[in-house]
Amino acid sequence: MVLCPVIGKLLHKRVVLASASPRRREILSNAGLRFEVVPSRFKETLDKAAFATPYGYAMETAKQKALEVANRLHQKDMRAPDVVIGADTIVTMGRLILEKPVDKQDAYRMLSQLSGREHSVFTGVAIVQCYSQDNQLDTRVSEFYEETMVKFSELSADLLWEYIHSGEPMDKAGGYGIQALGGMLVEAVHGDFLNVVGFPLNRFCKQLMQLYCPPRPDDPRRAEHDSIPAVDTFEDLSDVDEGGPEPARGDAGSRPQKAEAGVAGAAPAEAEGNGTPETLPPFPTRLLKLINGFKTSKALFTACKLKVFDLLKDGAPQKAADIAPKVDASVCGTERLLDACAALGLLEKSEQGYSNTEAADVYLVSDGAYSLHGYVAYSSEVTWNLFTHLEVAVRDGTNQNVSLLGETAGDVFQDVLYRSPEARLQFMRAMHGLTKLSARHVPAAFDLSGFSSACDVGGCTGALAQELAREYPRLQVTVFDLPEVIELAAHFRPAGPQAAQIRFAAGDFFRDPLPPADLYVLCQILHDWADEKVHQILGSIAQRCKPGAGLLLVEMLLDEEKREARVGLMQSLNMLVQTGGRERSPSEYRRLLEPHGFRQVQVAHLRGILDAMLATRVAP
Ligand SMILES: Cc1cn([C@H]2C[C@H](O)[C@@H](COP(=O)(O)OP(=O)(O)OP(=O)(O)O)O2)c(=O)[nH]c1=O
Repeated sequence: MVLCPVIGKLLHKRVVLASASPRRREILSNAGLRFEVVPSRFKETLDKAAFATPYGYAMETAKQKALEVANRLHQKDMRAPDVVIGADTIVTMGRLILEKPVDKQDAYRMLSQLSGREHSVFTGVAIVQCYSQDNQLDTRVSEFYEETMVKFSELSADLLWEYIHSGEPMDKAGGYGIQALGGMLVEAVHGDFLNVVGFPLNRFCKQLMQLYCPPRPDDPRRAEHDSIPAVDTFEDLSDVDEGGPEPARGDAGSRPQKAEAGVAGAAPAEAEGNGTPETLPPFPTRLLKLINGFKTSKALFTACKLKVFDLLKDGAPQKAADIAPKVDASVCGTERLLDACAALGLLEKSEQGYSNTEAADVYLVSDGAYSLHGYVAYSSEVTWNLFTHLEVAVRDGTNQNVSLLGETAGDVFQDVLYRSPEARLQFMRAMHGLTKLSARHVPAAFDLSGFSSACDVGGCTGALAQELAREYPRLQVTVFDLPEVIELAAHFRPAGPQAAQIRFAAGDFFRDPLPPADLYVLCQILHDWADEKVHQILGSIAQRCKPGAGLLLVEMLLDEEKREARVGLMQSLNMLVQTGGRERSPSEYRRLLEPHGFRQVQVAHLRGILDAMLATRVAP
């Protein structure tokens, strides 16, 4: 008997598990799947640094494991199996990716790094559908990943060695098995437990449903579930918060699958019951979601603009008729907006009325410590407008500030973003909220304790400087930015103990000498500019640097093939339309850094939306 109906659909197919993992075999056979096991011979030696995200690495390894088996079986029998499943599990902490330990010392090193801390376990899964024709193998790959957060207790060296001597760690990613003795090391698990053990069964079944049982247009169940296309809820966004899973920024799991999006290569869907193939394109749920995404954004922007979330903060639920006059809006319009916000997970709706979700209380009220209200306002009033001119930007390859100004901007910052104190403050609020949230993992991405002074070039409100000062109490940080920015930065200055470590200095990094420091920081600066200006900025930093000085770049890093980093790729379009700059991959940054003597580049893929690179200035 199988609980998941889609598993039944596979019963008459030849399914191969391309894995030697006894845990994966057990999980899948417990689920009622019938399959053969053919361990993959693919060597897990892909260059991790070439991947923008750890899960990108895990998915690619899973795919290569499965393809190796599909090709081998096809060559052997001239007939490939119908489906090959590959998986790869990794443990990550900050920029570290931990696989299976090579020996006991290695296991000890891994486990002591995990002790007392939270880490992520990613399993990448590839489902390879095989089609043989004229002795040629054709494959369609569907990939996804799942993340589970695991927190270890503080573990003594004695305990770790006792555990290692049990032999359990050696064939397991991160050097532990949560399902056996290793369970004793674990304080908390957030997410799918089986994902840690090596196979995310729940997500796998959902993926199979999409591949083998897409809802048919005349399916009555569709009216119930799909009449409103699925949309990202705000709960997904709030996962950026500590403790939640990483936001799906490069979610190849949600990369449109050929078969699902119904855009190209739609696979024949199988009719219920008689097993006869029927040529029906799958229902394009994700495509509809993309088409309608702008409505979601604008509903959120409007609710923020009307200060709905401020009104509902910490209060009792209110009905639409009570809210409407307070936000100066019609009752019928307000009711629809509130219902839409509830469906998006921004509000709770009950008999008593509407109230804020926890995420709305934290991020959408205008005065919270982690408020994104300024970022929402900027997105609604500036970015939204610019994106309506995306087509021209793409055709011409230029920013579209002319649409805001009525004339071409000479300098995007001076002429557009800082054109008035109000515009400047709006931009600074947006950047402050976003940087405060996303830069929190940056200071610990590398060991910066050897530096005593830092200069955050274009450091704006000092949001990253605050994080650096918090992590390194001996570090003195200078925030260097234009005089008109420094003037307004007082609105955002820290009051806490770090305040004494931070000073603000006014100047233009294109014209004025930079303050001295042994670590220079560029947080979301280089992405504003085309290569020529980037060389100018790096050149003036290099001039100030002695050999051994550091350069910390904080940016959204794209994957080298520019296929996976969905948020970064969207942001790169944003840079085109707003400034004419671009997002880049680690090797593109390396190529820009090297001529200025910045070498020994380390890359850290971080949780949240920003990543980091640390380079060292070498002697010319
Ligand atoms: C973290 C963790 C991992 N693991 C296992 C799952 C995987 O089998 C292994 C990670 O190594 P993988 O390389 O993903 O898999 P594998 O070498 O076992 O099998 P194959 O490459 O042939 O598919 O670690 C546990 O069993 N328990 C745990 O708690």
